[in-house]
Amino acid sequence: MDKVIGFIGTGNMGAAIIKGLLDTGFASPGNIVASRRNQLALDKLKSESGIQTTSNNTLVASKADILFIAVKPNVYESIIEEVRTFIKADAVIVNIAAGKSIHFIEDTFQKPVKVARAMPNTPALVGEGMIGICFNEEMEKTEREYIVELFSSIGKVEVVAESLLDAVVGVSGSSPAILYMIIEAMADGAVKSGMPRQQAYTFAAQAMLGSAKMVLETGIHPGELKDQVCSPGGTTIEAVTKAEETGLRSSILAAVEAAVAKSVEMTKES
Ligand SMILES: NC(=O)C1=CN([C@@H]2O[C@H](COP(=O)(O)OP(=O)(O)OC[C@H]3O[C@@H](n4cnc5c(N)ncnc54)[C@H](O)[C@@H]3O)[C@@H](O)[C@H]2O)C=CC1
Ligand SMILES: O=C(O)[C@@H]1CCC=N1
Repeated sequence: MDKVIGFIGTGNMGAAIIKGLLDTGFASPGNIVASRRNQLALDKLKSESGIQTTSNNTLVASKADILFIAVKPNVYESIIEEVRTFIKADAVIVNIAAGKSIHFIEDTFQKPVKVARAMPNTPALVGEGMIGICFNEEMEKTEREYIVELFSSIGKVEVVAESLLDAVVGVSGSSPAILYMIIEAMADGAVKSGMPRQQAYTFAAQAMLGSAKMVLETGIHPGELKDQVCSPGGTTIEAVTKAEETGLRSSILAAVEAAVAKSVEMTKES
């Protein structure tokens, strides 16, 4: 029998994972049950996706073999307290929150639970997520494999030590926001040169997509790929010079570091 995948919270991230799971065929609508606070949003999700929806979190918890807790970190504790006595004995809890450790989840459930801690990102919506994941000792090998398979249907998955999850927050969890800012800025540059805005987004986003694929598929060092674009005395070296002068690399490095630092701080506070 197919596993029931439950979601408490279907906001940006929960909805992206649900859509990814359905689009890729990993799960069928009948195998997904989800709750959230906003009834109108819940009705819309049900009519668009065909999944089962309810405003009752404990109902989701009691049905789920795999239970995603996809609410903001500040409501994690109260959600766990609400559902802790309702979960199935062998349920796998999937924690996707920034700054919530496996230890925090185990402690809040007040009993042994199977925990997968994952850090996904919103490109999961289009099957291009990047997911860092780790597990607690309670998780059997086959259960770990199932969770990796589940996330693989919505992106690329790497199993990492829990100590690396703060770095994952910075490099792939939060970084799409920075990448969208870069796409916006690149498009602004093209608009300034007369290109219509929508067309500029297409050119900028496809350039980013293609460059990312070059790194992933050729295995060539990013520095060498950059050098291949720079003709001597040409246009690109002018762009590279300006980017260096205006601190592009240090700005992005600092932005990633700031997200990592916030994740560390949130983990300490929980
Ligand atoms: N947005 C992102 O790019 C990423 C978010 N995350 C993590 O995912 C989690 C969710 O983030 P978002 O989806 O961005 O937040 P969001 O605010 O878009 O969604 C939160 C969801 O929780 C629901 N909710 C709130 N209180 C509830 C309650 N008492 N009972 C049932 N549902 C309730 C809301 O109705 C909403 O559907 C966070 O813990 C965040 O750290 C992880 C990776 C990336
Ligand atoms: O901003 C946040 O806290 C979440 C975690 C990673 C991406 N969004």
